[in-house]
Amino acid sequence: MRIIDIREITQPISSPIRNAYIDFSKMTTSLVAVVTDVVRDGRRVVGYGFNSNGRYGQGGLIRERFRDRVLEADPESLLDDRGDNLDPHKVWAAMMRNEKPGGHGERSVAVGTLDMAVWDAVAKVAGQPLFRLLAERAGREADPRVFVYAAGGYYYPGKDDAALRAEMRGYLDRGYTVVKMKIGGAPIEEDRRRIEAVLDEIGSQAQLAVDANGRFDLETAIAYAKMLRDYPLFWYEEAGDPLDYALQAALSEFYPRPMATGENLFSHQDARNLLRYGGMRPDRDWLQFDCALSYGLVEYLRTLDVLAQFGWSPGRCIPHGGHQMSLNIAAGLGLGGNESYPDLFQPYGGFPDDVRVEDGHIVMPEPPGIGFEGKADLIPVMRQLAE
Ligand SMILES: O=C([O-])CC(=O)C(=O)O
Ligand SMILES: [Mg+2]
Repeated sequence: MRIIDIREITQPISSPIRNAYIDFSKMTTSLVAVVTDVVRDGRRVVGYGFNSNGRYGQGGLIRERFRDRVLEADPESLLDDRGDNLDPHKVWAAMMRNEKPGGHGERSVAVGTLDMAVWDAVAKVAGQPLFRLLAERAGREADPRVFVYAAGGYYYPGKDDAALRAEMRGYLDRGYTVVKMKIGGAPIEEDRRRIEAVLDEIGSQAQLAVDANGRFDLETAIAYAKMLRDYPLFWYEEAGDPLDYALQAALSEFYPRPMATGENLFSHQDARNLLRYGGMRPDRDWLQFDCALSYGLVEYLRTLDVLAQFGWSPGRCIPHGGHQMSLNIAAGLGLGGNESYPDLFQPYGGFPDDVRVEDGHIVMPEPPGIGFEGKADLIPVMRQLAE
């Protein structure tokens, strides 16, 4: 078998929302298709992928470097030992030929997007849902039931506490037991008021996580920690700059409850530095590395190895991004769950149409691949690129 084409198109996923750092009015994503010469069930096998929100589409890098390296590689050199399927690790190595280490920039997003499509193709060629293929290769039992939480609570023009409460009520009505809102985009007393409004709305039905999107300097992060510790929060996320490990470490002296970070760390080396220097606590904190932003699952497997070396369980990982790729990794490799954005970033995020959230969990469906074919608003968009 061989890859006969790789296509990319940059699509808008814009919305009027704002977090503490950016607005999403010009947000885009790269949609990619890895076209193979394999036919399964009367249809050509095409793997699809896209990048997570928060980083923009990667058309330039994909078209100028990464696509051609794969297409120019000897097709045999990209196959697994049996020669009947792609080896994602070999495709990854082909993409990363002639790239120096460090300085990850956003090439990790370009590679992560293509890597998603490669794994989708590999699982389709194997005729398995990706999570089962991953579990089998890791010699472990898959658990199709995955914890998911509802992310939202953004700032947007004209949004008052009543609208915020109604949004959170909507998530509870759809079966979620943990909801997340943004902080750090308003003065601290206004954020306290917003938090109290949401806590009042959700009562004992759910827990609340808050996300500062890396906005705070040490002093502000500590001021917020002192305010937030008055409340039984699920987590306090990304208080300071993602690469400021000393800030994260200092914060643990002021905030005994769970914290979360990692969505803007793009390599296993950066993840290792977080565990070395960030003072993260393996008994309560959460790691949010998102493979679609950080060189894909091939790299995420290295990150999981780093976690193991540092005594962290994969169960402490709840990736950022709300995409089905991480759902498969969670179900296949025992992560603690996955983010979801029930009302945002459609049609890319979310679940196949027949999947419901019940008691804060979903059950993975069983079609081969990542599961994009089960989403009626997504698969036609993907098939426009290639089928
Ligand atoms: O607002 C964003 O950039 C998304 C984000 O941080 C999250 O989902 O945790
Ligand atoms: Mg976040």
